[in-house]
Amino acid sequence: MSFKDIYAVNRIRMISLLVLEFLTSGLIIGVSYINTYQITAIKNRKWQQFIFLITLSLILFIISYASLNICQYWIEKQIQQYNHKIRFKIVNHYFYDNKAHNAAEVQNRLTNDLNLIKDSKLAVYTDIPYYLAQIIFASIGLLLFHWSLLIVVLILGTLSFYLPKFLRPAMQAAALKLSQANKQYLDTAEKWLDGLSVLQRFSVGAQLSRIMDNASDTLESANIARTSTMQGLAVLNKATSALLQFALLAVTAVLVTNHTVVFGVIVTVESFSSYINMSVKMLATELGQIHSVDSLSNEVNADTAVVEHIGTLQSPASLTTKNVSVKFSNGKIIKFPNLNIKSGEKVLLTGDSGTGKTTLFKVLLGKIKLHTGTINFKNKYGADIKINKVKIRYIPQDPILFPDSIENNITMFNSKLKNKVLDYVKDVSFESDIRKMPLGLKTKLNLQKLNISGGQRQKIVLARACIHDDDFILIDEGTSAIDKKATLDILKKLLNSPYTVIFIAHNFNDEMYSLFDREIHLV
Ligand SMILES: Nc1ncnc2c1ncn2[C@@H]1O[C@H](COP(=O)(O)OP(=O)(O)OP(=O)(O)O)[C@@H](O)[C@H]1O
Repeated sequence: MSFKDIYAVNRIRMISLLVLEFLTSGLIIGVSYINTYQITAIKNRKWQQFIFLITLSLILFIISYASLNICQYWIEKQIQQYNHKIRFKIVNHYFYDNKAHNAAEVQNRLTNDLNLIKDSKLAVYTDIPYYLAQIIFASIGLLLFHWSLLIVVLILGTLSFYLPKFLRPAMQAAALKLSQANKQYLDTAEKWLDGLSVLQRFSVGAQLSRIMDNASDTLESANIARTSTMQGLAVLNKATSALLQFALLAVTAVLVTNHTVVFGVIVTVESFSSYINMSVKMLATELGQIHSVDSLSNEVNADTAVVEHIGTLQSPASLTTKNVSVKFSNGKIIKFPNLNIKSGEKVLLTGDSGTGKTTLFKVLLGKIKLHTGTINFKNKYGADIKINKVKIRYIPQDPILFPDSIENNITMFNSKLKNKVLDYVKDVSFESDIRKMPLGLKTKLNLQKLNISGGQRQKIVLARACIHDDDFILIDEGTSAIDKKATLDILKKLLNSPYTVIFIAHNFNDEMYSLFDREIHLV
């Protein structure tokens, strides 16, 4: 996220923007320069010259005002187009990097972090030629009046430019802290506000307020800490600029008294000095601001990196594991028995709550790293498949659906599967439910209002898993919300297929048990 990147979005627009900023700034200084002779014309009572100069100033002022607005519009357009590309890259990166990302982390990256970088860095780049031009043109103006004025400006200007560098590390740390606090706040909000209706039902508003209050406190402190570091920088800048202004006026007073410069210079030097002052101050502050988000920009850059494509994924048919165990960050270790699941086998995985059934699925899906042991997958022809190329259909305990039609939720937007949807809807005993919906398969799911039941949700993801025709399916309590009769019908269809199936279930009756080839019981 550097100048080069934002420049590359539209080179011609960016060059025009920088040139226009530079020239506009020069124009503003030109108006001030004309002021010198306006004041002198008043003193010498040359009214015609005064009217000519004031009209000229007015026209130049209107032109500069218009071009500043054009610059503002262009930079916003450039940044928005750039952010659009960055968001696309970040989403792609998170999609392909095969790591677990929580929603708050992704939201924070896509909104707060990009806004912070926009305000502190991207929107600031084009100010640099503007302020540089003010320093250059105002310095030339001062030099045209008298060299001593320029010397005063150079000495104090250099001082006010270098002083803020001392505060740079503190500003960087404050920006990173703010991003982390934002992330934590969004995370807490997502986890607690998701269950708002439950909290309301149990009347635990005070608990919610306390938790949100704590999270908000951290965010507030991070914001205040960043603002106070910025204020420190501003105070330092103000002190140096006051010194510059005082020294300039003192020297001008001496020059006017000695008749070395015309009378009008006393007014112009004041505005030149404040232009230089403000420009040096703004340059120093903005350069500090640009660097304050360096670490954050590096993090965002890393999240935009193109993830190497791992090639075509393959569906395994059989699997063996040896001495597999996992270790959680809290030190807890779970050891699993050795597995040998044959192609087409239908296995029921049981065990008391907390024995590690879901964890075993996560291990097979590559979502949790192995602490010890090996896993070996083979395709239906008996050839090994590398672990990072394995494609397993997985139905988690909580069905994941998208705010789109039932049909698209089943086909997962693969239009080639559309004509098969009805067959699979029948297989999972979903046909009669669909018939009752006025829009049938085209019914849009409303995830907030939950316009379908828990059992219907499970039927959709079951149909999704089967229609995609993979050889290996893991189902984690995938029929827990479906009535017994429909569950039995679904199991009969599913367990009569050629797929290899591992099914976690509690409370299956004997008839259901008997449909499986065998049971693996975790202890
Ligand atoms: N990220 C984690 N950090 C620490 N412990 C964890 C983590 N994830 C799971 N565990 C622990 O691992 C154990 C196994 O959890 P798992 O969800 O696999 O159980 P399960 O057999 O599927 O239970 P259930 O039948 O209730 O769904 C539990 O004791 C759980 O607390």
